[in-house]
Amino acid sequence: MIKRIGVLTSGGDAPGMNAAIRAIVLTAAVHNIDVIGFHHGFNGLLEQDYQMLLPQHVQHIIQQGGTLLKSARCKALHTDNGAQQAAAALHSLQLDGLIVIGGDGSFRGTLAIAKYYQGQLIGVPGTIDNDVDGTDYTIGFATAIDTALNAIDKIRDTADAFERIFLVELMGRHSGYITLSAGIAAGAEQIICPEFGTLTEANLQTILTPIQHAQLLRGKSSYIIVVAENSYPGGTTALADALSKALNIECRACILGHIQRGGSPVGADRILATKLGAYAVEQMVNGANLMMAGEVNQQAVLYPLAKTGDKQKQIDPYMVRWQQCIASD
Ligand SMILES: Nc1ncnc2c1ncn2[C@@H]1O[C@H](COP(=O)(O)OP(=O)(O)O)[C@@H](O)[C@H]1O
Ligand SMILES: O=P(O)(O)OC[C@H]1O[C@](O)(COP(=O)(O)O)[C@@H](O)[C@@H]1O
Repeated sequence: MIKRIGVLTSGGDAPGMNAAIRAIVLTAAVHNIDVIGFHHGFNGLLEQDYQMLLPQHVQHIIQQGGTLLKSARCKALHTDNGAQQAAAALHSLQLDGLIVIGGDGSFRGTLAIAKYYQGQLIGVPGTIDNDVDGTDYTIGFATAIDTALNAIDKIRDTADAFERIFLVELMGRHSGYITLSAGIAAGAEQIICPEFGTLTEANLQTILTPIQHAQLLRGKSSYIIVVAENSYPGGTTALADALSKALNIECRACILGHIQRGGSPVGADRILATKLGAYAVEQMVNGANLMMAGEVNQQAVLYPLAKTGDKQKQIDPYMVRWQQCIASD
């Protein structure tokens, strides 16, 4: 019988985390479950920094970006001592379970706590990177794509006006999901992401050839290359400099950065967050433990937390082929 649970948001914040918190609190209320919200990710758990979350606290937050509980990374949890301390806090607050909204890193942290905690642990996937196995989409990804698109469309206007080459850097530490999706939707001429192989000065020609080909075909015109972060030694500005030198044309870099994490969640993220937040509570009531509440083919599903970071999720190979064979001309 579950009477009291905790919730926290951890890792990179993502639009829709508030919608997930709201769904968790509202669903828990129906089951007469009290909810405690920990502040600043796992840090709030270690420091016992928390607040009671009642339905009135989550009113009108569905449309808000960020997270009302704040998010953070927590170094201490990487130690065994930190995991023990987190489990002890959950026991001392008499929590029957904890719901962690975050990415695969946060789920690894959750599993570390599981070694010392007797209650139930459930994950809800929230990260703009969409790099979590076991769910088609993570909360925040759809909004991040729209935010990136909005910016790239504006860059296209100025790139067209000056007939310039622009490199737009998008987020995604280990995954090209944001870059491939936003690049396709923006009609970018080239897309560079980790899944396409390592790019260095030595194989720069792979980028130069399609640019030179396009120049022959269309003459001087705007050309947008969407680049995932960490794709080139020295970063996207260094890549723009290298291209400028090789082509003898000024290439401009635009680093979109954290703007991709902010803003009001789009409808798809609000719906996904509401569904997964509610499902997480219901499945916890049904006895689920060490599982992530994900969505596959529009169906809410449980997936083992231990497998969420296996990096089996591939970016769409069909769109990769299409981009590489057709769109770059
Ligand atoms: N291997 C691990 N062991 C214990 N805790 C971890 C581990 N990996 C990540 N965490 C915890 O989860 C937090 C968030 O992880 P991170 O990878 O930064 O973000 P995300 O959850 O979005 O992938 C980390 O700051 C840390 O507290
Ligand atoms: O905000 P920080 O600490 O600079 O982290 C930036 C990273 O966080 C993200 O925005 C989200 O990553 P996580 O969800 O895995 O934390 C990445 O795309 C980016 O590389």
